[in-house]
Amino acid sequence: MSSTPPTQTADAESADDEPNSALLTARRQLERAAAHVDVDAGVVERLKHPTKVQRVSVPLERDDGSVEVFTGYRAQHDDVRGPYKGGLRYHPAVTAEECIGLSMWMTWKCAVMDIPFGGGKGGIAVDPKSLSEAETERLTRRFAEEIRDVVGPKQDVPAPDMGTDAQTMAWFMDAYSMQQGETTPGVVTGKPPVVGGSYGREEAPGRSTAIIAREAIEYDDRDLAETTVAVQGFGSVGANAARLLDDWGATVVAVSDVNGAIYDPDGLDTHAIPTHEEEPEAVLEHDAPETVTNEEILELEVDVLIPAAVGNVITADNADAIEAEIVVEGANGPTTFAADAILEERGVSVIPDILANAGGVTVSYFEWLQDINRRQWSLERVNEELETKMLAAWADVREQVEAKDLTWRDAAYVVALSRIAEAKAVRGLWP
Ligand SMILES: NC(=O)C1=CN([C@@H]2O[C@H](COP(=O)(O)OP(=O)(O)OC[C@H]3O[C@@H](n4cnc5c(N)ncnc54)[C@H](OP(=O)(O)O)[C@@H]3O)[C@@H](O)[C@H]2O)C=CC1
Ligand SMILES: O=C(O)CCC(=O)C(=O)O
Repeated sequence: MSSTPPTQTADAESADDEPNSALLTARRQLERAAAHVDVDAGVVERLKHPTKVQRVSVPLERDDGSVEVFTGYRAQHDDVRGPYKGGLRYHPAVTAEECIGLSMWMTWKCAVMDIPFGGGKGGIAVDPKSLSEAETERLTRRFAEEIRDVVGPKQDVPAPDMGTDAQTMAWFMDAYSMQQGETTPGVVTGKPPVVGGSYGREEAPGRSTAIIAREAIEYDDRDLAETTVAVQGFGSVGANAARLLDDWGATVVAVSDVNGAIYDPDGLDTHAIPTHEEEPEAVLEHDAPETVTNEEILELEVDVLIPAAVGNVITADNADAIEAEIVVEGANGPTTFAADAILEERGVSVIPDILANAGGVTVSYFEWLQDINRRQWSLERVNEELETKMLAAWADVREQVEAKDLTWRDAAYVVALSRIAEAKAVRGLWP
């Protein structure tokens, strides 16, 4: 079943000074950035809306024999540059509107990285921690069956996001392949390497966040060895970013999971703290001089803040209290539109999600190439090519920052929008 996007958003947008849904934030960011690009107003209008949103019921037989029905979504925003691409999120707060906003960010992210994909995002409104492994497998297989008509290696290629992982992708790929009658590894990325996954995909969004943080620190004429960092969220993105920055000489003073943060002004041993994958909700069990809340970690006196958990954590209410001079967005949409303006006014550099965490989708692209060619790249090659792509994207965005005196977010949007508008013009797609 295909559903139209929610219509209440326009009213909510005008009534709300601080939009805090991914969709409203994404639309406002687009409007603001479009003023700096020579792009047809009709194209901008079109880009405020998704091409299609799939809403499906996903029945699950629980281990006790009872049946529960969950709701799943797949939002497809724009595919002018290639198949829709983006993660699947399992989280209780997943909605159609959130998936649309996140799919818009995927369109820009793929364009900033100059990889041949458009933007998609989906998920199921479910608390993954409330499911047994067998239940998660059954739910994932049924979801794959429900959305199989709209996904495929040339159509729409899902990947992991919050609450999903390589195993989820393996089940999804298997369910799709069984119905397809042939093994189709390219239908999803982020799989285990043994079934066509790419080495380095799991660490990639954290790796790119660390690479971009390193570049931003250098751009600010700072020494990484004298830089303090706080990271909210210790999962796929946060833990990998924290560990790499720690390895490269930065002092990671605080990290958090859903229950709160640990803080050591002398620096934490990030490799000794269990990640979400190694053991969820275990950060506070690690010995550290102080614990602080997930709100307080954002306001610590550090040089670099990396929000790498959920969205909308930096808002008009706390933007004035952010002490960091550089914010690198590991999560998608951690900064609201109003908070962005306050941080800009205060001279805080906010390096946007669509650049910083784009290593995930970039290595997903490498994985898709490997699947099509039935080849496997070494971890060294993946990391080298990722480094090259990240530095190229960083340089493209930096050029716009310097040429037009833009914020990092506006500059990243300018790079993305220019590429998307050019593709639309050349293809003759209207709008
Ligand atoms: N995975 C990917 O490929 C990519 C993910 N992202 C984005 O990065 C962000 C994190 O995703 P990912 O690392 O995959 O997720 P994971 O599920 O791997 O980890 C999430 C982490 O955040 C913690 N957390 C959950 N809720 C909260 C909360 N309300 N406050 C503070 N911490 C919280 C979790 O704690 P606990 O362990 O206790 O559950 C866990 O440590 C999301 O915004 C996602 O969209 C962006 C690009 C790629
Ligand atoms: O790897 C991908 O395709 C997408 C990852 C993702 O969902 C994201 O970057 O937000």
